[in-house]
Amino acid sequence: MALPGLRARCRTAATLGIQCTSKRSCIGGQGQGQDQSKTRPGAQPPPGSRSAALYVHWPYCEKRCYYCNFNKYIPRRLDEDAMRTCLVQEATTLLKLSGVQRINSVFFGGGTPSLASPYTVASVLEAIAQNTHLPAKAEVTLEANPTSSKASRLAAFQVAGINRISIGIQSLDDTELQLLGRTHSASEALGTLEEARRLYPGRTSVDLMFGLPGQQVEPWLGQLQELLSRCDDHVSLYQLTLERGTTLFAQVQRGTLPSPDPETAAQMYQDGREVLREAGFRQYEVSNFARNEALSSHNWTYWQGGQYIGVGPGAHGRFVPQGDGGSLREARIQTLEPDNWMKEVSVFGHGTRKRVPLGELELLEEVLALGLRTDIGITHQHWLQFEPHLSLWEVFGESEEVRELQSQGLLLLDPRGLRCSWKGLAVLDTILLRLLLQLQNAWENRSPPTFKVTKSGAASPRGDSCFKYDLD
Ligand SMILES: C[S@@+](CC[C@H](N)C(=O)[O-])C[C@H]1O[C@@H](n2cnc3c(N)ncnc32)[C@H](O)[C@@H]1O
Ligand SMILES: C[S@@+](CC[C@H](N)C(=O)[O-])C[C@H]1O[C@@H](n2cnc3c(N)ncnc32)[C@H](O)[C@@H]1O
Ligand code: SF4
Repeated sequence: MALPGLRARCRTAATLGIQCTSKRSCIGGQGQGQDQSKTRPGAQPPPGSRSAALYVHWPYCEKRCYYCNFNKYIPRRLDEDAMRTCLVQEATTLLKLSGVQRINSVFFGGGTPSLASPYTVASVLEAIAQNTHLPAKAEVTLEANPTSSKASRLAAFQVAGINRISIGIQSLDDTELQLLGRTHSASEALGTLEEARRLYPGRTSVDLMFGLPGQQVEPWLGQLQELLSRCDDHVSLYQLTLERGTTLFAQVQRGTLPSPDPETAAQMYQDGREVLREAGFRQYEVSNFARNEALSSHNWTYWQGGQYIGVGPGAHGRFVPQGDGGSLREARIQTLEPDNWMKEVSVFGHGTRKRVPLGELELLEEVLALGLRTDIGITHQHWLQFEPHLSLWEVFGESEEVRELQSQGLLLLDPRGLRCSWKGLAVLDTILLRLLLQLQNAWENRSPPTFKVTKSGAASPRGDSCFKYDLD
């Protein structure tokens, strides 16, 4: 599936419509059969179930960071009232269309959603609660940039209904922050982190980047150690992807900055995950680490192939439009540009630009590619919810490839299910490529072939975000 205006370098990730990279990703959570009311991630419902997660995209930023090509705009004049009205309207329309009866988590991402007013956040949450069941304990995350999240605002967001904060720290080195084009210093970032922890104890996450041009392993590990002495229970490590069309990309192309060294980045990742493990963090996903069970249930829904509704410019969704009589899950993307999106929402009640019904094989590819990003992988029970007629054993049990990966200590297929080992998680790209081909073969060879084989091909989970948009 190719989405308009969005060139994803990772086909499976493009199909998924979510950021999918081996050393950088956005999603998380775990735990078969746990109590959802505690908002801890639990077993996921089948493809067309009556519950979903909901993502809200706030498309504006103060300034363009030099590395970023997510869907974001620097507004000359921002009409927040109009934006709020449209977000509320689109959330209402899509919730009705989806027919979901319960929203288990909400995520305000961007862009810089901490630039939105708490009133806007509260209005969207109210619209969700009016149209479906939003449990009081549902995880409700807001991404916050250090400069736009003063203590008073963080408190106001809490009153508005936010109960989890994800802070884009990116680096604790001021020179690196300048290189990235960030508007904050390391000490401002730590100040925001301190405030966030005070207000959202156990529910504050930080993003730290690695693999920057010229960055060395030891100083970066020093940053990570410092962050660990200050942070809460959730850390995301994102390897820099040089995105075409960004300032950083141009600087590296021109030779004014050195190209990031992949070996150095790989070493940082290995050492970083070791340091986090020693500090009591569980690596529950390729890029995500949590202790005290502070896994992100919203992102876990993505990785478990759950339904999600995307609201706002450029938001991605995956749900069955049951309200329309639909029975197939659709990959959806909303119109990217905020003014155009607002016009469409005003006329049609939503700004859905692209709808692609997902075939059975495509859905299974997603379940495989996303599930393997997590430490628990894909349980047999989970797989059967999506494909009752072709078990994991049938797909992978006789595979030479799988046997080889198992003997290399990279993969496990056992009575629990299919998952990467600790060692394997670091090389998911290569593993996944082989497993996807295996799945496609097994699918083609099952009988009778009453389905259309979808586009096939190599898929790599690494390095790219499919929530990102090429600028050129
Ligand atoms: C990179 S992740 C960071 C998550 C963070 N580390 C955490 O634990 O909460 C979040 C970003 O992914 C993108 N994103 C997530 N879900 C999305 C969706 N459904 N549609 C479009 N973009 C999405 C947004 O750009 C958002 O800012
Ligand atoms: C899209 S941003 C939105 C959140 C917020 N505006 C911020 O800047 O922190 C979410 C996360 O994506 C990560 N990210 C964005 N562009 C990236 C890139 N080119 N390579 C690696 N990570 C990236 C950053 O770590 C950032 O915290
Ligand atoms: S990294 Fe965050 S603040 Fe920077 S441009 Fe991207 S979305 Fe905006």
